[in-house]
Amino acid sequence: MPPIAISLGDPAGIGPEVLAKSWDRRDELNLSPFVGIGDPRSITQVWDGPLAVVGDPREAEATFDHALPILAVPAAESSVPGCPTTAGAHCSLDSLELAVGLARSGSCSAVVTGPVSKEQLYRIGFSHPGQTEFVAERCGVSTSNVAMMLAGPTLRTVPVTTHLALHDVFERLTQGLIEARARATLRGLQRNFGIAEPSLAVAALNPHAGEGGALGREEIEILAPAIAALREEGWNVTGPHPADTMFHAAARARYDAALCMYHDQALIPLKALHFEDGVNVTLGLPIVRTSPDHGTAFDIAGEDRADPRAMAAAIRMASSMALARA
Ligand SMILES: NC(=O)C1=CN([C@@H]2O[C@H](COP(=O)(O)OP(=O)(O)OC[C@H]3O[C@@H](n4cnc5c(N)ncnc54)[C@H](O)[C@@H]3O)[C@@H](O)[C@H]2O)C=CC1
Ligand SMILES: NCC(=O)COP(=O)(O)O
Repeated sequence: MPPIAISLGDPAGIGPEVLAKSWDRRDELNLSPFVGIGDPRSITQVWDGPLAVVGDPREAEATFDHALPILAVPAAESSVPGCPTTAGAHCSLDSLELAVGLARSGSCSAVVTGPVSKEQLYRIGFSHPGQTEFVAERCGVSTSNVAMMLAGPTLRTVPVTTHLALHDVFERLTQGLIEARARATLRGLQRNFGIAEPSLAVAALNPHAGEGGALGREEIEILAPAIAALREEGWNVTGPHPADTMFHAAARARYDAALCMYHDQALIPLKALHFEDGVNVTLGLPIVRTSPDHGTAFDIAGEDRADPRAMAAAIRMASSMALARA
């Protein structure tokens, strides 16, 4: 299997450090060969291990045992850990673009994306809400037909709406979008997680699932019809469930994934339970794409405090999904 392409993310964030630490612990963490894509200087600033700049992913496998292979995407100027710049944002975007291209061409078996700063990307004109939508577009898939799943050992969640202001959620939330995300999630559970008959629990938008319409009508007018349509197609879908009682241990045992209505509804429970090893995986793509659940952590970049376990979990998940597709 070709190596996994790992874009470093923002060079001033902790992406380079968690990548290097994952390579350091590659045997202990059971990681298959990977190649970093980004500015080599962002790694040497925070790590003094052996680095091998390669010209092609094929060289990475031979190098991997004794040095961390990297395909160089130099930033216009060297970054300082913890100090994001527009040059760094351009570098993170170019690295992402190259990593996706390598996976699409088959030169790499999967993409793991390091954390980018959306704020910095938006500043340089990035018009996608996040990397999920960018990768979907590069793969020719409608952004409605992919699902951003956050996966940990005891919980998987999917937000229907992703990166947008909370006050825009109500307008964006439609029966069609809920159904599309649900289908992408259910098919992804079958294809990528080997669950033949997946069960999906749909979270309500309003407190107490709207109290029969007194606290909001979305459950009656949008969610219930979406759930009914999905059940008619034969899917095991339940809800809308009051979101506050969906995530305790006994409730989590009743479903394979929770479909949530907005970003924080999905990510708060996941990060509360599994911040250390949570993986963000995009379902519905022709390629495999995963990412650690955390962000750039500019506040600790360059301090040797970044925990590589979520990156390692993202690499392991990408590798097992790519192997299943090979
Ligand atoms: N996959 C991606 O590209 C993601 C990118 N982001 C971006 O990251 C930026 C910062 O977002 P925040 O909300 O501050 O989240 P964050 O995850 O970067 O940081 C939150 C807190 O967790 C700590 N932390 C994060 N990862 C850690 C690790 N591996 N080891 C030890 N401590 C860790 C940080 O030091 C900070 O105190 C934003 O611009 C956002 O767009 C956020 C989430 C995912
Ligand atoms: N909060 C999740 C996140 O920011 C990751 O999004 P994406 O860049 O992978 O779309």
